[in-house]
Amino acid sequence: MLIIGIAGGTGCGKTTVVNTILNELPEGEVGIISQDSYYKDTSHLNFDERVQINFDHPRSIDFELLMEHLTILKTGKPIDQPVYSFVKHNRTGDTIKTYPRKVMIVEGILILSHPEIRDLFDIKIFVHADSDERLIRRLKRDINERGRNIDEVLNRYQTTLKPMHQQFIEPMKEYADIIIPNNKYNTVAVDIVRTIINEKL
Ligand SMILES: Nc1ncnc2c1ncn2[C@@H]1O[C@H](COP(=O)(O)OP(=O)(O)O)[C@@H](O)[C@H]1O
Ligand SMILES: Nc1ccn([C@@H]2O[C@H](COP(=O)(O)O)[C@@H](O)[C@H]2O)c(=O)n1
Repeated sequence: MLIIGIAGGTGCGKTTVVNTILNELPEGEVGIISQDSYYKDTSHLNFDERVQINFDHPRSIDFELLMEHLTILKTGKPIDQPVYSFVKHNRTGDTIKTYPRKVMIVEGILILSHPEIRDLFDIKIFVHADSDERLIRRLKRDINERGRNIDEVLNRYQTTLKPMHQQFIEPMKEYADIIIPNNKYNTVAVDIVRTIINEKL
């Protein structure tokens, strides 16, 4: 199994890059694990308490479960990937049966910040977009798709997202094998990654 880790700040285009890579590959050959599925279960908190969580700090992620799941997939067994709701700020209670594939892509803002998980990746990719570009994309996406308003997004950006990005995400570029510049759609880089994957299939 080839495991590819794709990191980068919020709005840099990780999900879009992954979907573009998958578009022209045979269906079912590549598996996806999203770090967002591994936000910790916060059922013990009420909604107002959940809103206060710093979702850009590594402690918000259940890395133990992610590590356990990746280890199980490497042994050839399926896992039950939790489903996360950005609207409820919590897991939904549902899971998606995720089967091991020849190539597994793990994507998320903080996946390169955890040394043991980082070591599991055969290829480490960092997607870069400038912070103003990422903020514009984040504003549009969170308002259109994640039920947020402009004040919420900007307040989270200033109080937690920006400092956490500088502390935990940007320094991870150092560990990347490939850095994809993604201020504009980067079809060349996506084609290169797809070629690497195709060789493995
Ligand atoms: N290269 C790009 N140029 C312009 N918009 C982009 C680009 N890549 C992604 N987007 C848009 O930005 C938003 C965030 O992209 P997404 O892939 O969800 O980022 P991430 O998964 O890194 O948070 C989406 O609305 C997406 O359509
Ligand atoms: N309940 C939550 C959980 C996370 N976030 C934000 O999501 C971002 C990570 O996801 P991307 O798809 O953008 O990589 C992260 O920056 C968190 O602030 C949230 O808004 N609500």
